[in-house]
Amino acid sequence: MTRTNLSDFLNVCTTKQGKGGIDAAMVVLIEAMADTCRHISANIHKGALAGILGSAGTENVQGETQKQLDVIANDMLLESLAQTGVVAGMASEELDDCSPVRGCEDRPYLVLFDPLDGSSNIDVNVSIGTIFSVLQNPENGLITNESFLQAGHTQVAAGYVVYGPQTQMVLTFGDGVYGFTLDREAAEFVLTAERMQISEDTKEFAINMSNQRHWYAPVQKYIEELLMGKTGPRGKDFNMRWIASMVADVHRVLTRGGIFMYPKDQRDPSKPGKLRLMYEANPMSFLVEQAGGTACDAETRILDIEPLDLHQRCSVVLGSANEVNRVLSYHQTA
Ligand SMILES: O=P(O)(O)OC[C@H]1O[C@](O)(COP(=O)(O)O)[C@@H](O)[C@@H]1O
Ligand SMILES: [Mg+2]
Ligand SMILES: [Mg+2]
Repeated sequence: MTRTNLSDFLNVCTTKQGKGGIDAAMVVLIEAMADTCRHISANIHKGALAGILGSAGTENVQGETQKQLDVIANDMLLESLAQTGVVAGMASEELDDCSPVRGCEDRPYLVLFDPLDGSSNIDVNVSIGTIFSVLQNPENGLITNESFLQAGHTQVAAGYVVYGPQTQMVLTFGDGVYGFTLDREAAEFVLTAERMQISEDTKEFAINMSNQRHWYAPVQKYIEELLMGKTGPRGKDFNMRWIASMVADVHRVLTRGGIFMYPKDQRDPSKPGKLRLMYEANPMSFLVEQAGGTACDAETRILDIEPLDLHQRCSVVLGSANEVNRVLSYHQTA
């Protein structure tokens, strides 16, 4: 079997015209992202031995307590991407405002990231990840928060790295989804999954059931029907999984199908869901659509949402198309 590493794959992408084609600057960006995530993975792997577990004793802009690893991963990504020579600015879950690379406003790309997704799982040694989204720099002068407020369908690349039993990077440039597994000894990511596909149908769902009493009626109805199994209106039994790291839950959906939901609920009407549009929902939706799945906020396609704020939240329903469309239809007829 011939071995294709990430660099080989990226080189092939530079020869493609149009869909899925990338330029030399994108190669540099993705190589830097992969290399930094490899180092983040090495830190995670050491855990308590590296003294990186536990709280950092600070809060981010969303009022969430930051873990040490949230801060470490964020700093590593900020530093390495600024040094690429191709990134004009970055925005992160862990920063109130964007971080422009001073004096480099004419560089071609902007990157948004969730440096450490699934923070509540760090200290209990359960899969976590890094999510990223790459946008074209509008190149109209200074880099401000507004420069990043582009709808998800304009993304030129998106991906995540899952730090699980294996460390894997999953990537799209708009022409299919590719998965790479980290070979620690060789210090490189190797292509292990080509054109990942999400089945149209599934018997597996992911939702945090502890929020059930807060859900709106269409979500109540949908989940109730799944729980009724073979003897209910769906006529089949469904299984449930909830890892509480979006990266790990979406990785499962990309690998063996399923539906993932974090719907808005009645707790705080000012918060339309828990997950963040720009660095969680958008990149994951790009990947899911590229793998033949569907991603919506229960009313509209996530990639068509016009963002108003860097840290805006949204409902997320994504995965196997027939299930996501059913959830959409229950909202339309409500
Ligand atoms: O603890 P809950 O409410 O089930 O939420 C889990 C969700 O929150 C998140 O952890 C949010 O991500 P962060 O850890 O980056 O804040 C998602 O990854 C996950 O799907
Ligand atoms: Mg997250
Ligand atoms: Mg995070």
